[in-house]
Amino acid sequence: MMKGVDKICLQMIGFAAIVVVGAYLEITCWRLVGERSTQRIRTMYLRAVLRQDIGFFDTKVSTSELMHGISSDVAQIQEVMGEKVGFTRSWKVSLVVFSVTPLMMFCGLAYKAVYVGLASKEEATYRKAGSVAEQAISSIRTVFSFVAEDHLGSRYADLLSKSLPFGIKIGFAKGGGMGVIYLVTYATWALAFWYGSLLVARKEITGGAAIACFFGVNVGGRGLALSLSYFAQFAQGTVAAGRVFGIIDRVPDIDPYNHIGRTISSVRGRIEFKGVTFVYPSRPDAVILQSLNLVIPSSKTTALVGASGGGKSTIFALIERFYHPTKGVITLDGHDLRSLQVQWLRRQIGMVGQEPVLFATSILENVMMGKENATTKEAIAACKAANAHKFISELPQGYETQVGDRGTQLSGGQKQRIALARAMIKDPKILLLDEPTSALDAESESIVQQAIDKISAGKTTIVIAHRLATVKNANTNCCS
Ligand SMILES: Nc1ncnc2c1ncn2[C@@H]1O[C@H](COP(=O)(O)OP(=O)(O)OP(=O)(O)O)[C@@H](O)[C@H]1O
Repeated sequence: MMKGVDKICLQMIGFAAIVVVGAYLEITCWRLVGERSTQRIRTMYLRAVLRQDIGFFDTKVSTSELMHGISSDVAQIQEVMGEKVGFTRSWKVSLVVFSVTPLMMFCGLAYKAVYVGLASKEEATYRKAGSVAEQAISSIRTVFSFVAEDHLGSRYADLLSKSLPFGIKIGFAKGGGMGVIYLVTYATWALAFWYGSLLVARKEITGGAAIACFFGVNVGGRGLALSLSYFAQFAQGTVAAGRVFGIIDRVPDIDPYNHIGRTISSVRGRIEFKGVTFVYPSRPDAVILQSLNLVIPSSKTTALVGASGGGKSTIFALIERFYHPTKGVITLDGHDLRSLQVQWLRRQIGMVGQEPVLFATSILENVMMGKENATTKEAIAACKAANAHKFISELPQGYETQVGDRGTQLSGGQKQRIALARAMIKDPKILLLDEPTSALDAESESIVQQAIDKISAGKTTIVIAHRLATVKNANTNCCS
């Protein structure tokens, strides 16, 4: 007998060695799959977000929800995509083996259903609270100057407290789930003992075979029980994946990735609004433009003047095809904007806003961002055109100077000239200037104005202006 035992023990050691290698390979491979897939999902997600139309950002989601998607949601998908997926295979095999499986399945699915419902509600409240925190942190100067710290702090706490009841319910559900796991485990053992003893009493099997069977059922039962505990994570992963792929699969109305539209080989730059009526998708009741007819002649400067909120910036948004007119047509050189390729159209347009938005990187990179595959030479030429080269060269690190988060390390006039250079680097046919000097003092205003006069020569330029200095240089003035 001892010889037999020795042999079996040696075999077991051999199996153990194989299992170690097998488990190592299995877990490593599944981890790799998880890591690579999440990287791909994150990239797809960001691309999909950047593809969406402005209406989507107005109405459907907030920045913090999108940030949550790319960080936490994808992390949750990764959590269940690794070795736990591998586990489901043996779990499926186990399904066939055990008679109690239907009962376990039912418990597991019921647990999953309860958990998904609660987890998604909890998530939603967390996201709302997170968005308050993010807004507060990203606009910290405004928060401080309005002494709004306490107000925002208590709003965050209020929203967070709404998730508490869901958290408690999830605790109960988890507790219940674990209870079911133990119940199922012990019930399986009892079943194995009872059935094994019955067979031994009937002399159908030997005691040894009954013990072997018991071990089999025990090990398998544990596996199944463990799988039940994974249900919660699978459930969370399913909720997160639903949200992430909802964004990835969304095809926007105005799709920059759609290359079907036409392009014009030589743009003259005449823009015409024919009976354009427009309402923002987020505010369907407020008519912003009503049957607007407007001709912007090519290669000239046109000033748009009017009351605040009159719809001047909206005209720019429509020219850039951030939105489509609700009624009427906008044409470029006689072609309906809707028939043109979105990215091609936007490449023809250089836009500078009231507050220059710079990215937290070097001056050079900020300028080069204006054009795909731009060279350093082109960037310097654009800076010279925008009267920015001199001040950049005088900085200790020149073009490599970091502008800081949102350009905080530069003056308003300097930022605006960099923004002008960024708009100029693609040599646009159309220039849209939304009160580019309104936030500047008199001295910076005159430097930026000189740069604008220089770069707008020969281009279709539309400038939104309040100040006379800007308007008097225009060839055409339109009042709203
Ligand atoms: N994304 C948006 N969603 C909903 N309504 C908007 C949106 N953007 C602007 N509006 C509304 O559209 C109207 C016109 O705004 P717009 O920015 O075009 O005016 P404006 O003439 O450029 O004003 P200002 O001179 O103050 O910059 C305003 O009532 C504004 O509240």
